[in-house]
Amino acid sequence: MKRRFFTLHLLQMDQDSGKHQNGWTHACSQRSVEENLQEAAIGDGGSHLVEFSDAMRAVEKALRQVTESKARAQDEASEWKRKYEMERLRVASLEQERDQEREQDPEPCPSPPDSWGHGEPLDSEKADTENGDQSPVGSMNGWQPLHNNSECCKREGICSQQVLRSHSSSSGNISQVSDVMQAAEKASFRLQWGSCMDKKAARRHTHDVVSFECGDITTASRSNKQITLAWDSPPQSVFILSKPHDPTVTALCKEMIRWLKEEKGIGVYVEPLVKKELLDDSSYFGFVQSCETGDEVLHLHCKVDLVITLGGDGTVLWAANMFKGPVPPVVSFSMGSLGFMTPFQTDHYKECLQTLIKGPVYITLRHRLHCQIVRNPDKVKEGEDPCEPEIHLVLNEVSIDRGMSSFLTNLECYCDDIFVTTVQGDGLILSTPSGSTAYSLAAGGSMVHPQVPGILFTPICPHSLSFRPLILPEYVTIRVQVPQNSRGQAWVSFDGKDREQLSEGDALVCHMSAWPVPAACDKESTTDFLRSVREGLHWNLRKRQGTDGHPST
Ligand SMILES: NC(=O)c1ccc[n+]([C@@H]2O[C@H](COP(=O)([O-])OP(=O)(O)OC[C@H]3O[C@@H](n4cnc5c(N)ncnc54)[C@H](O)[C@@H]3O)[C@@H](O)[C@H]2O)c1
Ligand SMILES: Nc1ncnc2c1ncn2[C@@H]1O[C@H](COP(=O)(O)OP(=O)(O)OP(=O)(O)O)[C@@H](O)[C@H]1O
Repeated sequence: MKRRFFTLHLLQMDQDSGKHQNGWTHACSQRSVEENLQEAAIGDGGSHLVEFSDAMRAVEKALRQVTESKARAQDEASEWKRKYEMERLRVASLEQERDQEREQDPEPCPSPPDSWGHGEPLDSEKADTENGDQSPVGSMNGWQPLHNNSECCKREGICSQQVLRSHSSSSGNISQVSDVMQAAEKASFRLQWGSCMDKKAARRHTHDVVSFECGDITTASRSNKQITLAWDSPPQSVFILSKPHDPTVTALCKEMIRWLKEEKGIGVYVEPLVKKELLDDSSYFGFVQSCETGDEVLHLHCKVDLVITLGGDGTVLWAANMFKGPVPPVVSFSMGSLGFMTPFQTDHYKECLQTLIKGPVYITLRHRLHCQIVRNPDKVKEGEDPCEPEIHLVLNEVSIDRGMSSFLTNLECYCDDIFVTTVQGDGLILSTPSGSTAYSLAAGGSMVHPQVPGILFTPICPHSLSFRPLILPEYVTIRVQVPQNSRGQAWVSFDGKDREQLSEGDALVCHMSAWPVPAACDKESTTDFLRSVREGLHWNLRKRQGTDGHPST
């Protein structure tokens, strides 16, 4: 039998425009027209010929309209495809030009300031800035990859310069010159997909997600596989975050700072209060730097190569919350009670840090949710923006609950503007896979491996027998709205902190952020996750049955 070949067009449709619904609408209209035809043929006998011919004319007109709009949709699709191809060619030729320039220029890559990504912004970036487009999804919040993945440094994977490329924002709160100076001190690294040992596998996973060869669909990678981080140049500075008011943590922090400085020659940043504590203790710590102003915190990712956390999961959340954009690799030492996200043990911290500084190391890209509160447009003053300026990037979850109110919360939920359901209960948790073992788990949600791309939709004590938790794909935008006629108010909290009230008509909008937390693994992502599940949560611990006649163990 002759094989049939086919083409699938994958188009990135604008979710807001609803263009992706065209195909469905046409299919429905065509189906209803066919059904009308059948009904007309069966229902009408010979006595209503005039009515029947009118109906046929209407049907014919509807069919024509369907055909026309189908053609329009096909045109639109080809136009998108053409634009995509043109853009791809344009980027490829730009890359080629840059490669030629690099070949002519004997400077090794990276060479500050340009190869650190702080040179002239790309044309598209200029346009974004001029248009005032600060969207982290569309324009990546002013951050753009510098190179094509496979081309950068002529190696596979993603290198840090792709992640750390900034340009002066239109709000003017980023100083381009100081960025260049700071970034020039930073160590460069690469992320590779696949095992450190298996170079072929690493290369395979950098290719397209889906390929269509001879009509056969194959997937190269369905989610992020093992990711390794390899330093191109050794790390120069670390930022140590420690759980406050804990003498054991403070003691280890001091010891670690000394070791990093004296044995490794690595610079150290701490939070202002910790610096004060250190200086109160000894003037030796005068070399330790801290980020005093909001602007310094904003630029921290440009200065530090590694983030070290000393505490429990709360300290990891605290650290993640400090980075509102790219996050440097995070190394978490367990000094808390549970330590789900803290795989490293403090008793051999020197060996751990030595291995990490040398690399390569496995990392888990822990995705974060980008959350924003949108106030009821009817209640904001004319000319004011209903979107609150503060963006929250949560590593665990955003939860909306009934606070002190004794009424059930009523929350209307939409996924990409499609109505999902109304939550009636204590509230709702929108969790990342990393947060699936925290609050969401306590509310009955499933545990999800942190590398699985998705958003967990977990109700809190729903007053319904059938409201099971959902897991939605990572690309959706979720809107949770307090209805206008809600009896009570709702409270939203971000990783268990920063509680804010939502009144009638207010909404919370979230989607996956472009800035994950790259968390260093002790062994590798899956081993670490399963160990935490077993040892941290005692998952499925049960006394084993004995064989017949023998006692159980
Ligand atoms: N009913 C609940 O289980 C419940 C209620 C409120 C908040 N929380 C969680 O607490 C988090 C805030 O943590 P905190 O340390 O600042 O507050 P906290 O000091 O109250 O600690 C909460 C506990 O949750 C654990 N935890 C945090 N993140 C986790 C994760 N990703 N996987 C497994 N366990 C995790 C911590 O180890 C800690 O034992 C929130 O993000 C939320 O997930 C849970
Ligand atoms: N650097 C910091 N500054 C201020 N608060 C912090 C800092 N690090 C952690 N915290 C807060 O301190 C609290 C306790 O921290 P953490 O969760 O790390 O310790 P723990 O409760 O002993 O451990 P676990 O979470 O494993 O039970 C958390 O609420 C966290 O937000």
